[in-house]
Amino acid sequence: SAESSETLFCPISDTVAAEIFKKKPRSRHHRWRCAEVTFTCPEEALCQHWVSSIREQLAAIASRPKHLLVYINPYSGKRQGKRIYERKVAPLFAQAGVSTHVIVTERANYARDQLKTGAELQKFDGVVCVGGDGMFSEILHGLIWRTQIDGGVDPNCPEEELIPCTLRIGIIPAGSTDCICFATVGTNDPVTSALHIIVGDSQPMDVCSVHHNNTFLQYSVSLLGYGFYGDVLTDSERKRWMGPARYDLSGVKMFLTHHYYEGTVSYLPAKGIMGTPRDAARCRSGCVVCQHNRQLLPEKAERYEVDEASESDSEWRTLRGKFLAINAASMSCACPRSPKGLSPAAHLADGTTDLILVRKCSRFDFLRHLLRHTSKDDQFDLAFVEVHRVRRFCFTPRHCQSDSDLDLRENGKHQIFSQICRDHPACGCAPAYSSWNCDGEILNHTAIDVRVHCQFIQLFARGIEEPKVFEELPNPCAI
Ligand SMILES: CCCCCCCCCCCCC/C=C/[C@@H](O)[C@H](COP(=O)(O)O)NC(=O)CCCCCCCCCCCCCCC
Ligand SMILES: Nc1ncnc2c1ncn2[C@@H]1O[C@H](COP(=O)(O)OP(=O)(O)O)[C@@H](O)[C@H]1O
Ligand SMILES: [Ca+2]
Repeated sequence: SAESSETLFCPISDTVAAEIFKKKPRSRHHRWRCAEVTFTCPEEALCQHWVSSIREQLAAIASRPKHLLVYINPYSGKRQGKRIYERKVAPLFAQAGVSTHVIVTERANYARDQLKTGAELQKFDGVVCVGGDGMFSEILHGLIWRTQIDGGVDPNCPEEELIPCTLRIGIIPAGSTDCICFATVGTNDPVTSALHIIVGDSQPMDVCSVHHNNTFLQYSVSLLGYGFYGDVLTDSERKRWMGPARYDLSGVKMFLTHHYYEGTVSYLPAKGIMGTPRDAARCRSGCVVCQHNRQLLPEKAERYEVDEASESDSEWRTLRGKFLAINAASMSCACPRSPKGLSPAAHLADGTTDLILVRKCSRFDFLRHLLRHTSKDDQFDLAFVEVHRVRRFCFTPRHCQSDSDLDLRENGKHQIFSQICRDHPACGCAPAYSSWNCDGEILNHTAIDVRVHCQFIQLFARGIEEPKVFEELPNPCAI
């Protein structure tokens, strides 16, 4: 017969798929799936015309990536990264006509080092990371470093204005927490993330730079945590063989250990912005709070620097005390363990971070605080918890007297001593220091200075979408 048909690639959401196929909508929000829609027409020539013009239209969408550099960490999470990529993601990229250069990492920091110096980045439209938050952190550091070097900026100098990265980063979740993926997409699902990459979504994101004594240490996009989350991470690194469950075991252990740490936190409140950490509203796709607060930043400072004038000494506030946890959440940090996250009202791209201080309290009260991360109750509505939306903060542990003291601690006796105390809480002497958990990496300094760089990077994501009701469904062909 002259009748002809061709299958076209069309990513759609679960709800839209349900509408097309008249299936019951699935309860798993935010997951996207591929659907095939077959059009038939009486003439083969007309069919070919349809196909070629649709392909032309798709190719003309500049935001869709055509060449991607893919890094796979084969040891992330349950060690399924390679399998997940080959089975679920690569066939979609092939179907959508996206070409890839795939690299399986051979050691820690392999991807970071290659991006810093080796990789020919100009031929790619984005970098995809298959792994967890630690793997994302490698890609982030490699790309930011490379952008500064290519632009003639010294990435080590804290006073230099950094150049924002233009290459987008895609995350295929295959790690243990995958909080950056969950908080930007709403689910940890490799197929959904692959489809967001294919359709060329963009989500700007804040990045914190962490310095110690004017020396650059690390960047962070999700959690910077001292005390509880630092100790959980340190303890869990020794249990990496357990996979993602290591965090639960170390979480229970550190909860029972109940260490508190003395120190001073100074912070620069974010003034004149829209939104507070106690808002009921959430950062969602096309967030107006992020757009508004971005526009507040002075023009001279471009996208990434805060007005130096607003950083006058009088604006800084200082708090001293004994803390179970000091957490800075630059985004909600939502993840399957806590679907609303450490700071449910934090924004992905508003140029601020939520500084959460949990002061010394009883185990029972700390458990109440932790449990509220998993329920509707407000985890900040407790007398020993405070939260501030800030642009910059510094932390100094109480016992940190000098650099030489710190170096001794980090290299020598103190570290061994504090390790013994960590391992034998029964000896009764609590360690004076915790470590910073920086997006799942342990920082090797405790006294730090943190600044937020507004909308410094772009992800292949669109933020979490509000669940759509059927009346509001868009025309599936227009997606
Ligand atoms: C009692 C239940 C309490 C649940 C509290 C859950 C709060 C979870 C907030 C998690 C924020 C995660 C922020 C992201 C961190 C990641 O960058 C980072 C690296 O991820 P990667 O391995 O994929 O590379 N991940 C982490 O640092 C893991 C943090 C996980 C913390 C789990 C804490 C579990 C606490 C359990 C306490 C149980 C007390 C029970 C007492 C009987
Ligand atoms: N080939 C490799 N071998 C060992 N470690 C690696 C390799 N590639 C990356 N890493 C490191 O593994 C660590 C954990 O990676 P990540 O993807 O975050 O997994 P997880 O979510 O399970 O922690 C990161 O610090 C990363 O630098
Ligand atoms: Ca933010």
